Formats: sequence, C-alpha cells, structure tokens
Amino acid sequence: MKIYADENMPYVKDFFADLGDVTLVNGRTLTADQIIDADVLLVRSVTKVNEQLLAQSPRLKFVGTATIGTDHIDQHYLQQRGIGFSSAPGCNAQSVVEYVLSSFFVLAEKYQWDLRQKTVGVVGVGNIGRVLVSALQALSIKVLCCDPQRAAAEPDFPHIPFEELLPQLDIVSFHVPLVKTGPDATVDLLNTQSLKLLKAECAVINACRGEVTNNNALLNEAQSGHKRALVLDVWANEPEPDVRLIPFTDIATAHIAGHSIEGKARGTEMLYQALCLQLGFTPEKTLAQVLPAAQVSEVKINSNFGLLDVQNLTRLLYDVRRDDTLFRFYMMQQQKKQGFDWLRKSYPPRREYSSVRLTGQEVPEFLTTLGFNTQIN
Ligand SMILES: NC(=O)C1=CN([C@@H]2O[C@H](COP(=O)(O)OP(=O)(O)OC[C@H]3O[C@@H](n4cnc5c(N)ncnc54)[C@H](O)[C@@H]3O)[C@@H](O)[C@H]2O)C=CC1
Ligand SMILES: O=C(O)C(=O)[C@H](O)COP(=O)(O)O
Repeated sequence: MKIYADENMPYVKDFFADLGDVTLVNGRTLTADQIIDADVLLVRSVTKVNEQLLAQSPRLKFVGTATIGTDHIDQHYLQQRGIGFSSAPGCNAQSVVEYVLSSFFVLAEKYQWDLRQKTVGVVGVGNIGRVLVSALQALSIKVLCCDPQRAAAEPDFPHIPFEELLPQLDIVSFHVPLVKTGPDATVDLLNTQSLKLLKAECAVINACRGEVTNNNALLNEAQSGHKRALVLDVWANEPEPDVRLIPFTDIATAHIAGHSIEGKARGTEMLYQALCLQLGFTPEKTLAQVLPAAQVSEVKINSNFGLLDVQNLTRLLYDVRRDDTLFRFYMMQQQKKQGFDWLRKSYPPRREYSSVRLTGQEVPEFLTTLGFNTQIN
C-alpha cells in the first residue's frame, strides 16, 4: 500500500510504516502527479484536497487530515469517489486553549488587567471553545458564549446572539470553523460593522481561521489610530499574510496554536485509528508508545495557589511570546528567506499541561480542570 503523508506530520512512520510504504511530501506544494499511485493520502491544513489534486489517483481509498479544521477538504468529491475520509476532531483542542490562556496572561501583565474583572466572549463552543470555557470558569473569569448551532440543538445552552454578545465583552475569542456560505457562515464574522459593536478597548483573539476576522477591517481600524489588543495566530492569505497588520498586534504567530507535541501526535494517531478501522485491522500503536518523556514531569506546589501562580506555572510549559518574537523577526525581514511555513516546520517543541504532574498536600481542583495531572501527597 502506498501512503503519502505531509512531512510535518510527526510520528507518521511510527504509526503507519506497518500498514504500507510511507512517502513524505511537502503538503503546501503537493501536486496531482506526485500521488498517482497513492492508496492513502495524509495531509495537514495546508493541502487543498479536491478534484484537481486527486483526479489522477485511481487507487486512492482513504484521505486523512491530522487537523480539526476541514475547510481545505472537498468532502463532497471524496464521497462521490467513495474515498474514505477522517479528520482529527479535538486532537489539538487543549493546545489551542493553552495558546489562548497564555495570550490572556501576557495581555493581563502588559495592560495590568485583573482578568477576574473581565468578561470574555467565546464565539464557537465546540471542542476548543468548550475546553476554553471550562478553563476560564475554573479560573473564576466571567465567560459568555455564542454558538447558534448548539443553541438550536441544546435547549439549555446559554447562547447569546453574536450582535448582542459583542458590546458586553472585554475580550472576544473566536473558535468557529471556516464556513463560506449559509446562515451560519463565519467568513468575515468580525468585519467593519461588527467591529463597531465591540467596546473600544475590547481585545480580539483569533486562533481559528484568518478569514473569520476580516484582516482589512482590523488594519483599517488600527491605521485610523484605534488601539485595541489584538492576538492573531491565523491570517487571511496564509502563508503570505498582510504584514502591515503585524505592528498593530500584541501577539502574532504563524498558525501554531495547535502545535503542541501532544496535539500534533494525537492527530496522527487518530488518522491511524481511522485507517485501521477502514481496513478492518486492530490498531496496535498508541500515542503513549511514541510520545517522548517530558523534560519537566513533576512540580510540587504549596497551598493557596492563585491566579498569578497559575500564570507563572503555565509559563514553564508555554509562553506565547516565544512564538510571537520568532514571527515578528522572521516575517518582518526585507529578504524573507524564512517565512510563515518555515516557522511552522521548525516549530520548537511545546508540551501540554498534561505532561506535568502537580503534587502537594493540597492541589486545587481547578488545576485538574486546566489539564494538569495532579496527585495529593
Ligand atoms: N490555530 C490553530 O492552530 C487551530 C485552529 N483550529 C480551528 O478552530 C476551529 C474550531 O475548532 P473546534 O472547536 O475543534 O471545532 P468544532 O467543530 O468542535 O466547534 C466549532 C463550533 O463552532 C460553532 N459554530 C459554527 N458556526 C458558528 C457561528 N456562525 N457562530 C458561532 N458558533 C458557530 C459550531 O456549532 C461548533 O460548536 C476549527 O474548525 C479550525 O478551523 C483548530 C485547531 C487548531
Ligand atoms: O487542526 C487544525 O485545524 C489546525 O489549524 C492545525 O492545528 C494547524 O494546522 P496544520 O496546518 O499544522 O495542519
């Protein structure tokens, strides 16, 4: 069996080598003639999977994307061809939440905010939004939700319509899929008009898809002299974002919110499980077999652990300023040899909170909710 996989898919050979011959490819530049003999294609978000790419691959029987987002996949075409498909729902949800929390802590420190006096809006309360809402509630930060689809399906879901939500917020964080058409389309959800509904100083965080927050609207607002805190992990027109926006951001990164080691590895594992299921094989490989030991695996904490202590502790694992510094340096160079995709490909290792066990005589429950392993001793 011929398996073609994005070269940025960690552990792909560990998981798939027993199932077939694995060839690594550049997902951004992949063309149809490279995968003519493919039985399986494994991609990330940078590969547009459509008729143009797959028309010359008659043997193809499975496509997997090791991502949560599926806006780069023409699922209708796959269905028509009877090609099996799997994404990796939730694989890097915790990683995105840790990115957003780190952004909160950086902004709070910079602007001397008391986060417990802020109201946060989470737009899109699926796998990521749900974990973020729990984390914020665990930290006693007020959170309001907007998710019309969940509201339609769950009578008790505390949905606030988007236009009603925006004026109430101090921070808004977007976690919707990119949907281009229909009543719940998310393209340009935050645009020139909806920006005006926000409080003048409401911070905007986008770690879902760049097209959800209209980049021209953000740029025009910023260039007009309006200052609001801005955190952008995703951009319109990746991998060539409009660099004029970068100086107006507080945190700018190269679509890496989901790039924890665990988040990416989980994506690979989920595709392995899905392919095994399609082939009728019992999966034998597990994430635990491939994940390296964490460099910091245990931290002893004392009682009265508070919000500032959480900020310091989480910094040990991930501080978004690392990625922001790299992004600013490499994206703003005149002669850009290393740009957006290089930053993603050479992403420095980042472990999730779960890689650390917190021990102590008292370990507050909220730390477990945040994702840490905990042990009383
Ligand atoms: N920056 C990064 O590295 C990453 C970005 N993402 C992006 O985040 C998106 C969300 O991820 P998940 O939470 O796992 O997806 P999900 O599908 O579990 O949840 C999305 C939620 O958004 C809701 N929604 C849809 N349209 C909406 C609208 N117009 N207004 C408000 N809510 C709406 C849905 O009902 C759903 O509950 C992904 O589709 C992907 O594009 C995901 C992982 C990593
Ligand atoms: O899961 C998603 O959706 C994402 O956006 C990924 O975290 C980042 O995508 P890749 O391009 O690294 O596949």
